[in-house]
Amino acid sequence: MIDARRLTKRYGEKTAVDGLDFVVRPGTVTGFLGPNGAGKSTTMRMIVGLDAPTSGSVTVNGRRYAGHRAPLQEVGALLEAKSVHPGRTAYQHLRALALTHGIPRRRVEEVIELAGLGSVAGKRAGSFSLGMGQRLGIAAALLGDPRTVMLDEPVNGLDPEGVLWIRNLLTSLAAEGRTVFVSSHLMSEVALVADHLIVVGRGRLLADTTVRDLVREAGGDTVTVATEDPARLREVLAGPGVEITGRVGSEELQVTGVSARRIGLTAAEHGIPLFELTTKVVSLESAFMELTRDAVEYHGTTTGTDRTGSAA
Ligand SMILES: Nc1ncnc2c1ncn2[C@@H]1O[C@H](COP(=O)(O)OP(=O)(O)OP(=O)(O)O)[C@@H](O)[C@H]1O
Repeated sequence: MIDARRLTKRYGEKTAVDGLDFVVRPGTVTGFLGPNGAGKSTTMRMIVGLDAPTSGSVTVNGRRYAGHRAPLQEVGALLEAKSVHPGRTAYQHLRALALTHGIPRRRVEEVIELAGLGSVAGKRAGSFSLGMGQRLGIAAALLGDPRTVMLDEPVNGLDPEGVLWIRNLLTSLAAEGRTVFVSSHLMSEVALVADHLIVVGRGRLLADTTVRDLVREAGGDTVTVATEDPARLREVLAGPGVEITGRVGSEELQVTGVSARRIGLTAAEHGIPLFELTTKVVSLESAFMELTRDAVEYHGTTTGTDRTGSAA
């Protein structure tokens, strides 16, 4: 479990992390989301003691990282720009790490297999592609068989097979009861693997929620239904949590709060003919963009203007 309390980091005038309070629980994958510069990497560096908080605190399983006797067995982390000696082979790199932490050779071989590095373990890390480098970083993170696994943008540079591998890996680590904390600036990536989300922008907490709740808050899935008798269909579908809109004189209605299946069944029960029944799944990406809109540090110039009408 990771527990951040009023966690704050300032670099001179710049507040990179601004009073973050959150808990990352075991047995589930927690996504750490935020636009570029939101403070994700700084937070993760503080979790593993690579940066000291200006104020506030963060603990892993009840202690500061440095307070653990065998930190590598407690938290395995893949942080951006992890340095690997380019002249060492993948095996030598992992073996050296293992030796300094009292981890047996057998475990080195296990993580090499786990990370799919078997065929390149004898190659110099300097010749590795970005994707291979990521796999090596993940192998190193898992070396100590840690209870908490923390990965900063792990799918960076991975091909589709690698992305799938990461997804399965994270899910199975969580299923084993570990705490899994994974950052990304892409909602679409995180939504596929995370159950829980911590969203930050400009160093502040914007949301601490589940993927399911975020979808619901974003308005849930909308069903478009066309019928011969929209007035009657409105009547029979009405109920708590149900929202129905439609233009006067149009056969088409937009319904939220009821599934397409339920709409079809209810219409059939009342003998109301339907011409169309389509679910439009809410885009998590747009829910995320809406949430972080005011917190984006670097707007692209090609996106034109934002909603307030000022130049982006
Ligand atoms: N060592 C540093 N000195 C000064 N400013 C820093 C330092 N490290 C980070 N920052 C600033 O703090 C803010 C947060 O940076 P951070 O790298 O933590 O964000 P991030 O969410 O990980 O972004 P990204 O997705 O781009 O990696 C940024 O504005 C960054 O420029």
